[in-house]
Amino acid sequence: MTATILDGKTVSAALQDDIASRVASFQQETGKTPCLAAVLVGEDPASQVYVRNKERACQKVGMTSQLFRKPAEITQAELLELVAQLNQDDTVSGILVQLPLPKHLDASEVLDAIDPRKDVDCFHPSNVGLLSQGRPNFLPCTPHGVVQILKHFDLPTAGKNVVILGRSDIVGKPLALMLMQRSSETCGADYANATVTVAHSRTPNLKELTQQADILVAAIGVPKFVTADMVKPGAIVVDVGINRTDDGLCGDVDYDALLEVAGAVTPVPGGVGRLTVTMLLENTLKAAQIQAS
Ligand SMILES: Nc1nc(=O)c2c([nH]1)NC[C@@H]1CN(c3ccc(C(=O)N[C@@H](CCC(=O)O)C(=O)O)cc3)C=[N+]21
Repeated sequence: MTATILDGKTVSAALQDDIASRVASFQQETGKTPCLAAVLVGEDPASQVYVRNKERACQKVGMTSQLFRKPAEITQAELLELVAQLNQDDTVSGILVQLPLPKHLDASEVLDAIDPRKDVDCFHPSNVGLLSQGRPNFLPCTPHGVVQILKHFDLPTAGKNVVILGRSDIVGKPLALMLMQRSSETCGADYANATVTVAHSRTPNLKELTQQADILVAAIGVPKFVTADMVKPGAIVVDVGINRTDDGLCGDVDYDALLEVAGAVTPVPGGVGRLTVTMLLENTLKAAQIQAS
C-alpha cells in the first residue's frame, strides 16, 4: 500500500482564500482591519521562523500584524504591562505570546492576563473551559488545523478509534476534547463522536494501543517516534511534531516507512504546521468580529 499524502499546503491555501474574502467583507462592513499582535521574547530560532510565517500569512489574507520583539531579560512585570497595553488597544484584535518563554518568566500568569476576547491561541482558562463544555469561543489553532486536514480529505472521526500521543495543553488535551465531543457545536458531528485515547510517557504497552487506532495523532516532540510496526495497516496518521535534527526538519513519525503501511499520512513540513498558522488567522478574524459586535 502507498499512503495518501495529506498535503497541508492545499488545504491551507483553500482556507486562506476563504478567510481573505471574509476579511474583505468585514472591512466593508466595519471600516476596520483585523490585526494580530505577536509578542516574541528572546531569540529562539524556531520561534523566529514561526512568527515570520504568521506575519506573512496575515499579509496574505489582508490583515495587519504587529510584532513586539522583547529581549530575553524582560521582567515579568514588563511583559504583563505590555499585555495590558495590548488588551486596551482597540486596533489590536488578537494577541499571541509566542511560547516557549524564557525560564525566569511565569508563562501561565502572562497567558491568563490576555483578554479572553483577544485570546486567539485559545489558551485562557475561560476559553479552555468553554471548549471543554462544547460551546467554544475560539478553537485552538493546531487541533483545529488537524480537523481541517481531516475534513478536506473527507476523513470523518465519528465512530473511529482515535489515539493521541501526547497530553499537552496546546495539542493533545484540547484535540481530545474536540474529537470526543457529542454534537455539532464544535466542528460538526462528523468531526466529533470519536472514541479517544490519550497516551503519554507513562502509558504501558503503547504499541498494542496504537495498533488499535483508526486515526493516530503524534504530538510528543520525539523525532520519528512512531514506527511502521506501531501502525494498523490503512490507518490515518497525523504528525503534529516538528523537530529540528542534524538531517533537517522531521516529524514525530517515521514518514518514509509509514508510507508503506498507513492509509494516509501528513508530511512535515507542509502538513499540520501550515494549518496552525491558518487557523490563527481564522481566530484573529473571529476576534475582530466579536469586538465589533
Ligand atoms: N503562543 C503560541 N502559539 C502557537 O501556536 C505556537 C507557539 N506559541 N509556539 C510554538 C508552536 C509551534 N507553532 C508552529 C507555527 C508554525 C509552523 C509552520 O509554519 N510550519 C511550517 C514550516 C515549518 C518550518 O519551516 O519550520 C510547516 O510545517 O510546513 C509550525 C509550528 C506554533 N506554536
